[in-house]
Amino acid sequence: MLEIKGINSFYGKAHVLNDLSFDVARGQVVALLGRNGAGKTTTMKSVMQLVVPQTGSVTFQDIDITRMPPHKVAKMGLGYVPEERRIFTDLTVMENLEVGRQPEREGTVKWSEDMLFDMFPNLAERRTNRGKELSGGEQQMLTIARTLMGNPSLILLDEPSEGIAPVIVEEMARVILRLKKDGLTVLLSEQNLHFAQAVADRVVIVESGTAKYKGTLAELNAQPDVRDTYLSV
Ligand SMILES: Nc1ncnc2c1ncn2[C@@H]1O[C@H](COP(=O)(O)OP(=O)(O)OP(=O)(O)O)[C@@H](O)[C@H]1O
Repeated sequence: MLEIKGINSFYGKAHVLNDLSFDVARGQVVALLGRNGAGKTTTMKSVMQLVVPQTGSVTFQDIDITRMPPHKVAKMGLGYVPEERRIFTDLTVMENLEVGRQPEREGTVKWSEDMLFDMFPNLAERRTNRGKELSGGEQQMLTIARTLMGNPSLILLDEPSEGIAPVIVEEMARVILRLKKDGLTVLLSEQNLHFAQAVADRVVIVESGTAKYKGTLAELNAQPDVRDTYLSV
């Protein structure tokens, strides 16, 4: 569904992604793992064309999206949830969801507020509260819910478990598994191997902007040396 082939991305002269390649198959949850600064966020931004790769290509549903403007990439069905939460703090939960609404897309789940409130019961209870009245975890959930209002077929989640309470981390894992069940494809980035183990089908370990390891979680678990080399466990 998503193919990243040999991309090289830069910030000015800093060469951050180095011939990075990996695929995400439809319906899978793929976790990008790697230490701080490995290049996970830059990979997500390069998929969305917020950082434009200088060479290499990004293909989504057999269409080359490299150098496409980011708003067009989003319209093709890629929903991006950045690490920093992006909600409108002065708008209510309902209003935040309304802002994310996009037309229905063929072959993807059409999300309604009711479906989202069923998935995020905490938000249901707080539907008339303003964004700034929510906890960090609730704001994170609202960012995801608002992205789902755009009816994406693939969702990119940058460090969804970062900075939220352990009980909300469990909730987040449940949400990701539910999205997978509903047919969404998920690419997430994580430093937390335990979280990835709870949700991912496959992992791609990124180090210095290169994919050093690709495989299933079972394969990774059978190779503790790989884990120890590239991840802080
Ligand atoms: N806007 C920027 N300008 C210059 N360098 C940047 C910029 N953003 C990131 N970098 C550098 O690019 C490298 C990769 O950063 P990136 O944020 O993609 O890593 P990451 O794996 O997502 O790590 P983190 O967990 O810290 O988000 C790092 O060395 C970082 O310092």
